[in-house]
Amino acid sequence: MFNTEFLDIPALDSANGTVSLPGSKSISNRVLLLAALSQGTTTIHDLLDSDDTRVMLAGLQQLGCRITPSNVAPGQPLQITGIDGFLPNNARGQLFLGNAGTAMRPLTAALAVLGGDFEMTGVPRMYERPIGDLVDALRQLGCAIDYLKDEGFPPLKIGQPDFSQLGDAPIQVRGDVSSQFLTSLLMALPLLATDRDITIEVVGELISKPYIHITLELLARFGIAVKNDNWQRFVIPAGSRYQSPGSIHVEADASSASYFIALGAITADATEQNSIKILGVGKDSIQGDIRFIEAAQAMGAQVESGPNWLQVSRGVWPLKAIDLDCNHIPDAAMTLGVMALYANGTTTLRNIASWRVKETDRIAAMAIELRKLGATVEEGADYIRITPPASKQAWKAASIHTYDDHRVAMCFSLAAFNPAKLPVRIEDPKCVAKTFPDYFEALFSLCETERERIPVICIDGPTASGKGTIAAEVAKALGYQLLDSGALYRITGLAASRAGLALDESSEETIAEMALEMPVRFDAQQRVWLGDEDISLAIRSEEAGMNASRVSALPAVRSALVDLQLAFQHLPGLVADGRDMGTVIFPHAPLKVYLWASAQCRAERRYKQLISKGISANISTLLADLEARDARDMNRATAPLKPAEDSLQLDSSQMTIEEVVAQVLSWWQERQLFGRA
Ligand SMILES: O=C(O)C1=C[C@@H](OP(=O)(O)O)[C@@H](O)[C@H](O)C1
Ligand SMILES: C=C(OP(=O)(O)O)C(=O)O
Repeated sequence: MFNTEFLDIPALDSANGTVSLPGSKSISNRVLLLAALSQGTTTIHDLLDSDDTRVMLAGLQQLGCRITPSNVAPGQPLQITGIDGFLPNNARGQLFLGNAGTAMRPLTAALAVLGGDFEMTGVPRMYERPIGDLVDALRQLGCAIDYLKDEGFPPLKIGQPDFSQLGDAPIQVRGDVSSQFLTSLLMALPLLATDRDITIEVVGELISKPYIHITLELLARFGIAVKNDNWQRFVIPAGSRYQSPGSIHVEADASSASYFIALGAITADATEQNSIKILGVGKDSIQGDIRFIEAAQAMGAQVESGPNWLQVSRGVWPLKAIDLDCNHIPDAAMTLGVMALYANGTTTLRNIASWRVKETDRIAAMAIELRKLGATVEEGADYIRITPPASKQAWKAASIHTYDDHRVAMCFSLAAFNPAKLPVRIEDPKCVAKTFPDYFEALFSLCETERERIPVICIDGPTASGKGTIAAEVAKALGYQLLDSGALYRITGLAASRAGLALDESSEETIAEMALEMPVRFDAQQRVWLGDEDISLAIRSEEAGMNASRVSALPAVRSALVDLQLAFQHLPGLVADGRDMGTVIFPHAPLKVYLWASAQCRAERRYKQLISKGISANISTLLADLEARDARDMNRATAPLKPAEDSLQLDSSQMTIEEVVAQVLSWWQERQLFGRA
């Protein structure tokens, strides 16, 4: 996940490849709750691991459900033993449900029916998302629910219900603000339908209907056969009792698929090399958002589908503008808003009033952010109309505010395909954690752009200038890759000697080939990884130093390491630390910093560092060593240490690490186009 203040996405050219999507949020949270209410143990495969499912899991644990492992582990199923319709005696407390509508609403209904003593809390935005229609319906039954803050909104207090007045009259619920209220009743009321039918009646219009279909499908899997009378009346039969299906599999998220379907539709001309295969969800999905495919096809996408897969490529270009009622695909429809930027006219998305009460006011947010990119946007109470920038020149480099809304962050990343080849800044990219924590990693793994557009920040300087620390901090702040070029010979020496190769001419070609393939990674803690192994210490040994100098004498290895260094330049950008990054390896880097400090100051820093590690040291020896090393580095024949002509020099002698990092980041910001007229 990109845990940075913002993420700058360079202009992208094309996309190709296969993506396996994480599990559906709507299915995951329903299955979790249903398994928790059931008799028996349910093994859940491919459960989504995201903010929304974590709050649900934590809530269920608080209620006393046995869950193993206690958190979702990649590739491992999760097991829940249900409470079989009864809360343990001591179940009470405060449940924090973040901004997860699929946790807040269904858990409120289930706990209000089960009875207890609970406070349902969440993030501030949750306290602006309506729940009044659900509370009204539950109160008809005899549930005890109080508002702790504003009438009609969480936080809520749930107490002991009184079902003594419960008759046969249908429970009425409004469905025009959120379908989640009806879903919540459908999942909670089987608990009451032990000896009588329970009927739920929808008053007025029902929005987001396909989500009710998901609910009914999953209820059936857990043994509850609800009678659906034209989406207006739902009868839960007497004798209902939740029964675990034993094992259940969560489909990939069809709303998350929308970004990759759109990606397939807008990437360069359809060829073998330009198409996106999406794994985990296919046309026969139970999720309503799968019908996003039809909207994408109407705009021009070519879509093929099989069991649990989709393959998408560009069909018509520019895309065709559409005028569509999006009530059935409220979440995925936001993606159409960004696809509209690539259409040949004005696109209108209608019947989306519910956008205003989701993670943010999504109609307002989309309008503001699309305008920043140069589009003309008209918004109404329940629609949005988008006309793309009039020409290539009319596109603007925008910093997209994301309003803590995962979908704003995800759909606007697709604006990086703009014809003006401008980068896009996504503010607060970690908000995608609500449903798709690794969204940007997945996106970058498929996308390509010209090498020159992937920014490189070079930080060169003499030994002990602090460039390793600064480079790591700058990379962390920007979410960029990190290259510690100085370590590469040591890593090569280590890998070659481990492979049993002679470190001389006889193995030169083999070592060179191996060097190019080494799975090396440098992390923000300045650790060095070879595959899954932390080799930070191993490469600092005396022997590793000697091996490094032996492999560095082999010309084929030197040249392979140049290629390896260049290969570190991938999306979204790179911070490269070394001695010849700006002068030799990345001569076209848009920012080159030459970081130095007086020899005296560097000797003192190193002295303090060694002493703090309990290693004895002598300042004057350290100083003499540093000066000798400087002289060698500056006078060597190949790639001597010197500031690149176009570098900015920074004397850090009197500066703290934070000040140096801030200076480099501020130089970087000055070079960006975002928000400029
Ligand atoms: O039931 C569900 O899983 C959902 C229903 C929809 O909400 P509304 O019914 O409020 O439109 C959707 O937007 C939300 O992301 C998930
Ligand atoms: C509206 C959404 O979420 P929630 O489940 O919180 O309603 C969404 O994921 O787009």
